[in-house]
Amino acid sequence: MADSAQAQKLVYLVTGGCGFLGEHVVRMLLQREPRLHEIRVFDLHLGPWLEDLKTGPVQVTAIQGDVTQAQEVTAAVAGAHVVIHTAGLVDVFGRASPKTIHEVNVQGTQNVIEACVQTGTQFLVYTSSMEVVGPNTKGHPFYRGNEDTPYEAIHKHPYPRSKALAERLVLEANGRKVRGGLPLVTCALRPTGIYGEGHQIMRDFYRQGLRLGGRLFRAVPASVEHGRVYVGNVAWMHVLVAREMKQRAALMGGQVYFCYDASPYKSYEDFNMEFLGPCGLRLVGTRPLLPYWLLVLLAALNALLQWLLRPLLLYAPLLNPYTLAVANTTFTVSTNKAQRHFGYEPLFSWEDSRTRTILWVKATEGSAQ
Ligand SMILES: NC(=O)C1=CN([C@@H]2O[C@H](COP(=O)(O)OP(=O)(O)OC[C@H]3O[C@@H](n4cnc5c(N)ncnc54)[C@H](O)[C@@H]3O)[C@@H](O)[C@H]2O)C=CC1
Ligand SMILES: CC(C)CCC[C@@H](C)[C@H]1CC[C@H]2[C@@H]3[C@H](O)CC4=CC(=O)CC[C@]4(C)[C@H]3CC[C@]12C
Repeated sequence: MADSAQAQKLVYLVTGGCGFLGEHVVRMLLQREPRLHEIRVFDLHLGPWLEDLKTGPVQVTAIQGDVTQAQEVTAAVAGAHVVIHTAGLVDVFGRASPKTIHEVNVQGTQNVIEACVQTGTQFLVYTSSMEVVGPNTKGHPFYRGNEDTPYEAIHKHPYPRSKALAERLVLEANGRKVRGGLPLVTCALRPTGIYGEGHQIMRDFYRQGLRLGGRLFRAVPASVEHGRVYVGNVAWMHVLVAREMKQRAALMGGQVYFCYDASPYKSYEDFNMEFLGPCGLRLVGTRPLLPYWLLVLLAALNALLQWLLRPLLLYAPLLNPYTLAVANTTFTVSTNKAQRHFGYEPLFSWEDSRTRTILWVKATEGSAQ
């Protein structure tokens, strides 16, 4: 859709642009994409912070909309050069029904693809997830794997299943002719567990630690490594892919890339302590305080309670059989595919990522010190 005269004045659409990752993508585009003319921020719930962005040189268009509504998506996509599709229902706790997760994550993605085809938008970047690969519920470790590492992916849970289906739709759409006859170019980015400013689960752990008198109790063995990546670097990868995929369509089209940076390999809890420790919390125990069989039992009990209470109230604790399995299975990536294909280098060092996250945690509400 963009001819060479227009190429210097780009219109981007970010779906889910008011979410944790989406907000970082929007801000990163404004800082690091000099050819940006307009950025459309499409979300079910618009954030008030968007107003502050409207005073700058780039036109910021806020669109309150729902990806499950095809007409709303098509109207938002029309005239955009690039779509960065981060919108999704991130739920591994049973808050939403499997049907709703499917509608938002799979049908919503199909709507985005069809909108690109109908309106002539040629470039689509999809935020997938490491969960498309694993960890699987059999507990098989994925140790420093890359995009080509064989692994038995099992998608029984609605969230990873929906992400896997959506990713497949995006990759299969690569090469489809969009309005005007040009081929659609698609890529999928697979972040591991994202952390950084705005990370709701980190905030929840912090608050829980404060309630427990500045302590958290170890539940996962320190030897289980869990892949994590800083939100600023994930956002930067999205911006770079979107920028480079036009020049390198033959190489990048239809490809998947894990999101990675220099964040250390640690267990989920030990990694969180990199931020929560300096905010005054302490992780009690060098080994899990409760035996694994008891955690399995508690997780199953939580699942049963969720099912029994569903007609009355929503009971959705962090611990359930799925989250226990994910947290207890090593899943780490080690790859340089993004560097080889489009020159990605993390924008934020581990020290920067850590400092920024600590400052954010401290600012969320007074530190425990
Ligand atoms: N948080 C994480 O650790 C990881 C997240 N991801 C993926 O990254 C993407 C963003 O995730 P987060 O920022 O963490 O989640 P988030 O929940 O903070 O952001 C998702 C955004 O999508 C919007 N949204 C949800 N349903 C919508 C609908 N029907 N129509 C329009 N907008 C809708 C929400 O309002 C929200 O602003 C998701 O696709 C998720 O699957 C992938 C790997 C790890
Ligand atoms: C008390 C329990 C034993 C520990 C609970 C921790 C869990 C809540 C989290 C452990 C691993 C997280 C997931 C992982 O980082 C991969 C993810 C990728 C996504 O695409 C979405 C989020 C998540 C599923 C993430 C969710 C929280 C954990 C299960």
